[in-house]
Amino acid sequence: MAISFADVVLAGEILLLTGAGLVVFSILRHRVKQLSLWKIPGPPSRSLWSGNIRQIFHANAWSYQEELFQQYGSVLRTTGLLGDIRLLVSDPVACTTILLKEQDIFEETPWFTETNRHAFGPSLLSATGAAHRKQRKMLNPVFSIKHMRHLIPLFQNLTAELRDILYARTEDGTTDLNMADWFSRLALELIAQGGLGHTFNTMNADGKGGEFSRAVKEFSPSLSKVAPWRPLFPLISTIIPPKILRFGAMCLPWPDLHNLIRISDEIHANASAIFEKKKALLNEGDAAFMDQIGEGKDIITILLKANLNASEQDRLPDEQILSQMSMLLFAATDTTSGAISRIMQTLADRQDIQEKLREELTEAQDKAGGRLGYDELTYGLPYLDAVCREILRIHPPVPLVQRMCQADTTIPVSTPIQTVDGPIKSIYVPKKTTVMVNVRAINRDPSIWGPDAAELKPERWLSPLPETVTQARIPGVYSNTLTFFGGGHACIGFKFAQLEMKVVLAELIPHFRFYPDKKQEVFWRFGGIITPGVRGSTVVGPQMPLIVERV
Ligand code: HEM
Repeated sequence: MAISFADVVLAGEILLLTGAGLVVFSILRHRVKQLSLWKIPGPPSRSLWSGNIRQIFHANAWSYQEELFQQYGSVLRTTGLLGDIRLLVSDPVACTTILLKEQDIFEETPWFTETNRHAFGPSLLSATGAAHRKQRKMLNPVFSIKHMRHLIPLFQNLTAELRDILYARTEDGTTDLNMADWFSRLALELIAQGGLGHTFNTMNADGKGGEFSRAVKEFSPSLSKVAPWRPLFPLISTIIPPKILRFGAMCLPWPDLHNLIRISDEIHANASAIFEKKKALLNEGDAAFMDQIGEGKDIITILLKANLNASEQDRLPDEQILSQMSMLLFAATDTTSGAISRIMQTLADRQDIQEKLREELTEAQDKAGGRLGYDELTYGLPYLDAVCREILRIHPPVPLVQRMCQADTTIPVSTPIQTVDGPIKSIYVPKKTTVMVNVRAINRDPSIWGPDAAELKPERWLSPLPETVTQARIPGVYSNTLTFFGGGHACIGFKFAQLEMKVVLAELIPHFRFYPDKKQEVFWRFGGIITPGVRGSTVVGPQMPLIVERV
């Protein structure tokens, strides 16, 4: 019997309807499983389609988030797409379960890992479970103090380039500069040289540094344009093969997506070229690296060498090492440049802190007869350390981290939650529930840090921390905060970032005074990684106007 066109259409319609029916069924089943979460207090949903998502992730979400914490406490219910319930959590006991005790259950969300896999390849940002642990096993030692020490002269030389630029610009007295742009160029060059042994030449006057650096700089702004659609990506990418998916994406009338694909291709092509060159140098032996940037002490060269000597079982395939290169450029740039910009803004607003820091740094440099080494920067400058810790506590560059529950489980909490059925000490969390860890809220919780939790007080780090802080046992890798997160996915580059910040402050603060530019209002855009901007400005990219004056 011949099959007519009408039969094919009918079969297609049946298939589509069945697919849609399955999706509706699985959504309804999930909503039923989440019913018990409704009793946890939380804000009413603002939209049937997007719940509270727009308010929570709004560029100006700061006060909304603070209100939520004031009104509902450290564990609350919020609504996501189509009535999906999501928990917003900053309770330390709950966070310990999510980050440490049940970290295999509370994994990165599929939209985060899938979009990162398509953007960078199979790197740390797309791996979960055993595959992720295997990558961390090879990468953790590369980020150890032993290797970070060697990066200090490189960090100092690059910051000295910025210092020379600032000297030239302040020849006639003070100058008004967008320092966020300079810190972003510096952070990019630091990870390019320290991470990849490559230069983008971003510290030259025009800062353009070629196609590769332009692509890296454009990546985050382009990603943010398609960000609202990221949660839908895993639904499509698991059923459509990558090549067809890419072809389909290029056929869509969606210039932002085309741009993102073009940028990620550009980054991949350039990273591949650097990778091949490194492998060729490795075959020639250690001496071949001596005339290379970083002399073979950069992260990827160390990783390649360690990988060569690793056991068969631990060795990572080339594709995974290559994808770490693109991923590192992304993970290390906006986070660190944002942190440095925030520190400088705070110092500009608080001249008393800036002056005290200058005194400590100048005295230490006079004593050392010049530049400071790793031990002095890390252990010998208590006020510098306190300033960095305090600003990173109050203003974490990554204010909220999301996880998705991979199996039904329960989360205990430190303070009982008052529900309509009475107080509860643990929450049943069904599989596929998104949990948002509120880093900023736990870092500023007055029940942990005291009534002055939201105030900037570097001095709090100069004497033993109160018992409320130590007993809270916050599961973070850095100074009782979640700024660099905790558990298996904690920031691998946190020592790298700390050193960067300290070197930049040590090299700039003794030579320049920074003041706020009162003519322009700086605001911070809430997001995956927060960025500074100027109110009313149309400039794309980070902005932090500061007045700079020679000391
Ligand atoms: C102030 C600067 C930085 C902050 C605040 C920061 C913060 C974070 C946070 C909160 C995470 C956890 C994200 C998640 O689990 O979803 C993370 C992960 C990560 N960070 Fe950072 N980061 C900074 C700098 C850096 C630098 C300089 C590097 C590299 C040199 C880096 C590399 C990474 C990588 C590779 C991961 C993923 C780790 C994994 O999943 O195993 N970060 N970072």
